Amino acid sequence: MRTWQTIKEYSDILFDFYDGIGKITINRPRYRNAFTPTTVMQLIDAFNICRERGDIRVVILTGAGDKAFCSGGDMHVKGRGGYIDENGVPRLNILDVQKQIRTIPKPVIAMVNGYAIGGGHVLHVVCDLSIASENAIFGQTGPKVGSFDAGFGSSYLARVVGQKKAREIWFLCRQYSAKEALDMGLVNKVVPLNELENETVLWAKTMMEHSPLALRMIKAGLNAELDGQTGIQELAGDATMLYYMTDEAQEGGKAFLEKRKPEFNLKPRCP
Ligand SMILES: CC(C)(COP(=O)(O)OP(=O)(O)OC[C@H]1O[C@@H](n2cnc3c(N)ncnc32)[C@H](O)[C@@H]1OP(=O)(O)O)[C@@H](O)C(=O)NCCC(=O)NCCSC(=O)c1cc(O)c2ccccc2c1O
Repeated sequence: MRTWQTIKEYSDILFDFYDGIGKITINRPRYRNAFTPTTVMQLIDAFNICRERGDIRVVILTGAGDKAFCSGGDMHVKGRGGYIDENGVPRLNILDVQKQIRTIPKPVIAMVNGYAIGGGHVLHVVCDLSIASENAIFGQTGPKVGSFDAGFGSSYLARVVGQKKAREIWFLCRQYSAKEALDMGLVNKVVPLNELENETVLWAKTMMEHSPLALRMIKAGLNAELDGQTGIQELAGDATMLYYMTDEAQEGGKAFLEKRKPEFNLKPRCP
């Protein structure tokens, strides 16, 4: 049994730390962990903290209770133009969380402890890895309830399960068991519910034994292949970060400040 320490308190999510892992839990079990714009604002804040904190090496995203990971947008606040926030503004700000999950330079594991439905299903899809409990159920509902996610929720899903299966998932709005999800490559592993956190932490710990920079570059490279200019920007930004760590890059800035010609003929130079 591990003791999680609270990083920050919110109304709609829990945010905890244990041994290099940041755990973000959507905490609205009464509504199968559906998210409102407020929930999403809090998720954005927590993911920002995960990005900034060097002692957080892996992020786990999950839902409270034993029934749902997340059931998507809260239908009670669905209005014209989006989900209505406390000031009456319609928002689809979960799209920002999807981008955060893809661009945070650390592995994000979806710990799927029940229903992953609608926008909640998309959340697990965009995570780097998904570990599911045996009671987990997966599916999209959009065309049944007046919604759709034609972004990562469709295109990246198709990269994961293939075009035919992605179209089946969206067009028919069926629900799939954890076993079916495993068989179609939608999740990485299925375990009994009471083993879910142990297994997820084990995967996190295994990754934490490996080079963080190597994992960061792999994630950026895998994203870049799919994300067009935005993905290339992420990968290129990482390349710049590494370049700034070299004597060659340091010499450029130093020479400018010292008002002299830079000496770029430095060793070693790889073929
Ligand atoms: C998730 C379920 C399959 C669970 O079924 P179950 O039988 O276990 O439980 P109940 O149906 O009885 O639910 C218990 C309780 O929770 C309430 N609830 C469940 N889900 C939601 C929800 N999403 N919003 C609000 N409330 C919810 C339910 O009403 C019950 O309350 P009672 O008062 O009756 O006790 C099943 O609940 C289910 O199918 N839920 C709906 C799933 C759904 O359609 N979600 C929305 C999809 S659209 C979406 O998520 C979405 C959001 C975005 O922000 C987008 C942004 C940009 C593009 C696309 C977006 C998008 O598609």
